[in-house]
Amino acid sequence: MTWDYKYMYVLPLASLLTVLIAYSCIMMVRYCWKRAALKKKIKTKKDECREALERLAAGHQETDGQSQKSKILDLPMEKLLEKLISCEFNAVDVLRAYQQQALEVNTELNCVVEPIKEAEDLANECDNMRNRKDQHKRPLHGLPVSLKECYFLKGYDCTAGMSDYIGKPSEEDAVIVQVLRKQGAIPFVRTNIPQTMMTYECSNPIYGQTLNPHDRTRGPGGSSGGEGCIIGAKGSLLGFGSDIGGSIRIPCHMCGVCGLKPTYRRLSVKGTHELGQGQTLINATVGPMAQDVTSLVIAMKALLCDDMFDLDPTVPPIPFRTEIYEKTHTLKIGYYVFDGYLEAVPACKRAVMDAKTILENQGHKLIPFQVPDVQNVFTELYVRITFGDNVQMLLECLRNDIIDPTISLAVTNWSLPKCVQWLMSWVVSCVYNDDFVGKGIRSTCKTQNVYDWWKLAEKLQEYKKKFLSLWRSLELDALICPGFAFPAVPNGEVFNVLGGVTYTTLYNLLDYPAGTVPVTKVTKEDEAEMKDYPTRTRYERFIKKYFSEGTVGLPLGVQCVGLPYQEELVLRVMKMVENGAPFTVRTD
Ligand SMILES: CCCCCCCCCCCCCCCCCCCCCC(=O)NCCO
Repeated sequence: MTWDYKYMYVLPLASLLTVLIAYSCIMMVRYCWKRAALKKKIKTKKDECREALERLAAGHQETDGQSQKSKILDLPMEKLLEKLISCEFNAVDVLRAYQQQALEVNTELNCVVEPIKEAEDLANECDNMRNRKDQHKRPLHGLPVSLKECYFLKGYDCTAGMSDYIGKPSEEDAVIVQVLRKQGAIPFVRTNIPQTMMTYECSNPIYGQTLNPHDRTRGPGGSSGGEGCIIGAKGSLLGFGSDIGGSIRIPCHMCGVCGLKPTYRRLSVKGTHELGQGQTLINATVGPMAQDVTSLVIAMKALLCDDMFDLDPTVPPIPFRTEIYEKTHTLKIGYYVFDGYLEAVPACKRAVMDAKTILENQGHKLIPFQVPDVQNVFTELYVRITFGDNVQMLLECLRNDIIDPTISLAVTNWSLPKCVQWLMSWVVSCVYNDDFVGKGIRSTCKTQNVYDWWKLAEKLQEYKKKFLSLWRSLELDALICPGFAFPAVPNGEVFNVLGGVTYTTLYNLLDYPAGTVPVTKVTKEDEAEMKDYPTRTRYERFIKKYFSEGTVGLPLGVQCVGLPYQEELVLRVMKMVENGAPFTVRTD
């Protein structure tokens, strides 16, 4: 037999092919195995949370029949606190009433992630204090409060909707939680968030999707969507969220509740889960959310205390300045209904005009205000800074995760090579007839080095200066503007209307305190006016589609804004708007 030279390559080629096939098979098996393990991990976590909720519900069936429940639930927070402090109500009864209510609303709305099991012990401790009468020194004595899942709580996982953080319980409570407890509050439930918390659709693969309490086909907003939902559904009187782009204010606007995003560091941010804490030009803040403005004031007064200043010395020791909140002098307030990028829908514009009338009727002077350069500021500063690591950190956290459909398009885009993203961005700009997403994509791949970063920091300072001198030249005390560009968005559709965020991100970028207060609801007339809403860009077309019908009755808020560290003044303006507003959650 003779060797045929034409076969001399066959053996090595066959071997190479076999190795490649074997390698692919191993990788495939590894991937499937990892995926199955991940699904199991998520399922186990889900089951644990569900079982904890079921145990709580079962416990309530055994101890049911408390007569005071409706009396408790009918009281606004201020009145309930009076009764708790005077011992007319037991902390345990109040806790049980709110646990039951939270469980009840949760069955339909999926706003609660898990109950906090230490709540019962804390309530008992409160009731045992009775004889010592110490409760008078504790402004939140016996008050159940809800917490966004991103707050560290000793012994509990803090995932921000990402499975990588399952099974890594926090070692310590967030400073806010420690102070709340010292002031007598009882954290009783943890609430839902979007995966990564960098969007306002409240959905993630671990805890699922939260619905809007006013319309189950729509979302509550986010990222503090679970908080907005539970407070809007009256399952909690006071809760705490976080905000780097609108995450407190958007759900407040969409769920008809009040919330305050303070100046960065007015409240301690120590002990909250944030992506990219090394990014220090635009910072996430934490803040209270509640059914009325008075509750926000009570919460701020309670938190701005020596305990907070001791536990976190980076918080400026400025207690709540009641004198500013209670002042009655006439204010000069700027207003706008359009920020210069995306037209707010007629209902949201009317909400601002209603608030303007309310304030004018109370003797204040309202003057028009024009936001300088908003779209450029959003793409060239906000996106470039908050995604300044070219989205690396976010992708790293999601590397081994199941991606929620609400953010999958963005994540897929960000996972592509930068040059492809760059090309895509131009295509997207043309297809959308809008530079928002295109420029947004380019902005997430632009920052290359420290020089770029310093330039960005400089530009941010320049914009802050420009905005402040405009404010000063008009001699403004405060500003009012749309709570958002539109009301609650149909489930699963937030990505199509992402552009609305310029209304809220501006005040994170400027680091001005801003609060949202409900003013009115969408009317038939507002909806009819949608016929004239522009349809030039893709966002505008989606907005017209989502808000031309099925929106009547949805809540609408306005944002009230002040200069840095003027939270008390912002709350005063919010309170004045609330006083004159035809719609508040409680009286509705
Ligand atoms: C074919 C389409 C490809 C799509 C590619 C998507 C790229 C996305 C463009 C970039 C835009 C960036 C948008 C940023 C939106 C910010 C939203 C802020 C929501 C609230 C966040 C918040 O406050 N979180 C609280 C954290 O504590």
